[in-house]
Amino acid sequence: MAAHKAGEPHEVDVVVVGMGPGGEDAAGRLAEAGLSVVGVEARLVGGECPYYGCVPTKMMIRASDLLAEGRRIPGMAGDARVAADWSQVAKRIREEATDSWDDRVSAERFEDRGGRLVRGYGRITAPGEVTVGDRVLRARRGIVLNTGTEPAVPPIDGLEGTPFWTNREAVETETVPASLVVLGGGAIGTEMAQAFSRFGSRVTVVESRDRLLAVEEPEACDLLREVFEREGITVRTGARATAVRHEDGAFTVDVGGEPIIGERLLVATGRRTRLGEIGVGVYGLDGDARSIEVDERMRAADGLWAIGDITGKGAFTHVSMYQADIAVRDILGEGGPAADYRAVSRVTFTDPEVGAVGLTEAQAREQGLDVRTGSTPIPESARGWIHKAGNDGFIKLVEDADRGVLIGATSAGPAGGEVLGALSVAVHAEVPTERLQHMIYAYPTFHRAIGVAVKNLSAR
Ligand SMILES: Cc1cc2nc3c(=O)[nH]c(=O)nc-3n(C[C@H](O)[C@H](O)[C@H](O)COP(=O)(O)OP(=O)(O)OC[C@H]3O[C@@H](n4cnc5c(N)ncnc54)[C@H](O)[C@@H]3O)c2cc1C
Ligand SMILES: NC(=O)c1ccc[n+]([C@@H]2O[C@H](COP(=O)([O-])OP(=O)(O)OC[C@H]3O[C@@H](n4cnc5c(N)ncnc54)[C@H](O)[C@@H]3O)[C@@H](O)[C@H]2O)c1
Repeated sequence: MAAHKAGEPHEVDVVVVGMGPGGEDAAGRLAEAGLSVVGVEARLVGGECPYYGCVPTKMMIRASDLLAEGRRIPGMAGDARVAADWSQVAKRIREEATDSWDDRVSAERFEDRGGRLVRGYGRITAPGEVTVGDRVLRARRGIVLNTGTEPAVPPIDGLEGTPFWTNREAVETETVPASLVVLGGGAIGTEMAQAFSRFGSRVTVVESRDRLLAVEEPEACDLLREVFEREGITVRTGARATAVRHEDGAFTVDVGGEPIIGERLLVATGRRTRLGEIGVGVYGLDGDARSIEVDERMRAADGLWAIGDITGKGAFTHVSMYQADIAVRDILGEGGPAADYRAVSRVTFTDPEVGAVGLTEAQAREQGLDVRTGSTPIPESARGWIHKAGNDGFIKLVEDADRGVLIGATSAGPAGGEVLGALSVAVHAEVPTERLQHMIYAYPTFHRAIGVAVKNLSAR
């Protein structure tokens, strides 16, 4: 690509603003297809997932699950003395996952695919125009936005200016705090709470809604609470923090007039976008909105595509990648299937893992559907009974009774996220429940419980 002078517009086919998982993939594929592509990235090529999200947190969870399994040995397989050492986790995150938060390898990989990386914060300054510092980029075919989210920090009295953690500092920590207050019992809060607790931290989770993981089936939320409390994690639901103080190396969080003290405070209360700052108003879009509305081809406006967390269709890496594929096909005029969100699957990697796909029972009923549900506890399955220690879980199915197909399912348990695979296929492909009932499920697997849940389908 020819060099150009600062300030002078530089014309290319596509400018991708934000190189999260979807943006990186889309930019690379468009470049490989022969288009001239500039990727603009303010922080790290690859986005939140590899550096502060999915990958390092799953390394934390893998380690904390190993500890939990070790502690399950007595009574099942002999004796075990488990001594946790966080330094091994921190080292693995630093060296194997994040290269000490250095994205050179990803940046080079993108340039090897034919793209050009411009580092800096991109803003849309006119239709088809992105400005990064003093560089002006013009996109002939259009702009792809993949600017993702950042931690949202609630306006709690005294919180600002204290050294609280978000997911980013928690992932970077070299030590485990003696005690940890986790604000927010969603996906980040629950995964991190259990991981740090299993490494010896005294953890309290403060969640303003009535349940942990409140977007999922209530049975999953209740199960997680039960397991957390059994493991010694304090769970405060329906609880709001009204003030925070940081004194003498400790946080005091006022919750309903009661002080909760922690060496560290993790704020995991959701995410925010910065659509106004990015300049979506240039296209007549609402800069104050939480997400950008896109059609089934990821088009937000003429010549503007949006993918990933900013579309509000599920803040998951697999959604970002799925949407990237659709946007790339649209830009290249390749056709193919449009976006379909009936079977968005998600897994919270707590132990038990909580996997879910499609609608919850409540969501299905809100849509006025004639619903049948069926469930079965994992400990009552042959495999669950054999597994014994750590066998908490259940399968719950949500059927559209009129059509006789599953429209939602939850799989909580050991390997709950893997068992979800079969349920995702059933929801995605609309496999009739009649056929699921007469399927041969291998004995004794965890997924065999799906067959029992199907047989238990009944209207309530
Ligand atoms: C702790 C944690 C754990 C998670 N675990 C999982 C998991 O297990 N599985 C899963 O599927 N998902 C998980 N997620 C969610 C997942 O990380 C995101 O959904 C995923 O990263 C996709 O986001 P995205 O494509 O929208 O972009 P992001 O990953 O958010 O990346 C956006 C990029 O855009 C850049 N950017 C923003 N604005 C600009 C601008 N104006 N100019 C230039 N660059 C800009 C940012 O620097 C960033 O690099 C987790 C998230 C967190 C925080
Ligand atoms: N395994 C995974 O796939 C995974 C893991 C982590 C994160 N993620 C993604 O990242 C997103 C963000 O995660 P998150 O946990 O920050 O958000 P979240 O929306 O999942 O959960 C935030 C929780 O904080 C609560 N909350 C909000 N304000 C509060 C306050 N002032 N006090 C107490 N509680 C408060 C909310 O009620 C909610 O339950 C997730 O929604 C998910 O899409 C995915």
